[in-house]
Amino acid sequence: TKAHDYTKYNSWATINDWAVSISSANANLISRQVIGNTYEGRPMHLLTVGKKTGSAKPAVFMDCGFHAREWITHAFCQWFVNEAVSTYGSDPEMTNLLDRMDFFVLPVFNIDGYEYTWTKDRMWRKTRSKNSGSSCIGTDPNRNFNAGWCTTGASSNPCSDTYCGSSPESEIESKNLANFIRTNKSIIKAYLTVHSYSQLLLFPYSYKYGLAADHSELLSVSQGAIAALRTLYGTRYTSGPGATTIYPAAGGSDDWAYDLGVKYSYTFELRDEGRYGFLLPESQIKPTCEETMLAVKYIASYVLNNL
Ligand SMILES: NCCCCC[C@@H](C[SeH])C(=O)O
Ligand SMILES: [Zn+2]
Ligand SMILES: [Zn+2]
Repeated sequence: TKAHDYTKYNSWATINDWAVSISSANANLISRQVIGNTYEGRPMHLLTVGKKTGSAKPAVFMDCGFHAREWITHAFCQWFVNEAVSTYGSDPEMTNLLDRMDFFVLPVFNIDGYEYTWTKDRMWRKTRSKNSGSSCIGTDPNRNFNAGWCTTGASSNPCSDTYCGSSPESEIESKNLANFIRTNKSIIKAYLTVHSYSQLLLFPYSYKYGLAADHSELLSVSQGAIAALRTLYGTRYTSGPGATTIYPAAGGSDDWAYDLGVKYSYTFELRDEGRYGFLLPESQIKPTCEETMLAVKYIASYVLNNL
């Protein structure tokens, strides 16, 4: 497999090897577990990043690669893990975060779809599961969670790119993630799901126009996060509830996590605003990841200070 490079888009085989090597090279800060397999049988590796204290710490759960074509997101999760272990001990904020919290990082949620974008169709979005009664493949995993499931901004047509699936958590990938979060919900204080593109920081709800109970707090934290992001290169983000800030969309993992009780639940839409879209050039991986680090650290620090 090709050598891993944080400033390039890496294939799943390379990411998989990277996960093994970075966790064994930083055994004091990273542990690795499989939370289940994908439809095509690939193991979903979850990295737990944080100082090992032997006791459960409050945690942030972050996933990347929900949608296969959103390659900058896979790159960000890899960047985050490396930045965390590389700046532990030197960056006071990151050191504090890793001493007192854990980050559950799922670098690639939709592995089957990601592989498919490398081999067959760069613009693929969905999972790669077979839909009974249809020749069309895949479900949109971000319409597949039990949160207003399939009521708005989703399609019940298996051939649609926003197909909600045959039922909530019909996708094994969704089931694996939901099971992990349900099992660990007492320690998971924040859920971050990283998508692209549009430069947005979204929070519940997307399945209805009604404001979340924690709307004002979620809004103010998001405003602080995008202000922090903007300090590096001036990149402008917009934040707000999904339904009014992007579009109504039911079945999202963020809405589901929020209704489960994970208060700080956010969806990132990374660079850009459409010039390159999903085909963001590799030259933008570093700046995109560096600025996004600031937003993620802002949110995590806020959560830690408001436990
Ligand atoms: N839970 C819905 C959050 C808003 C929509 C996010 C975008 C990411 Se590509 C989508 O899933 O269409
Ligand atoms: Zn997406
Ligand atoms: Zn998107």
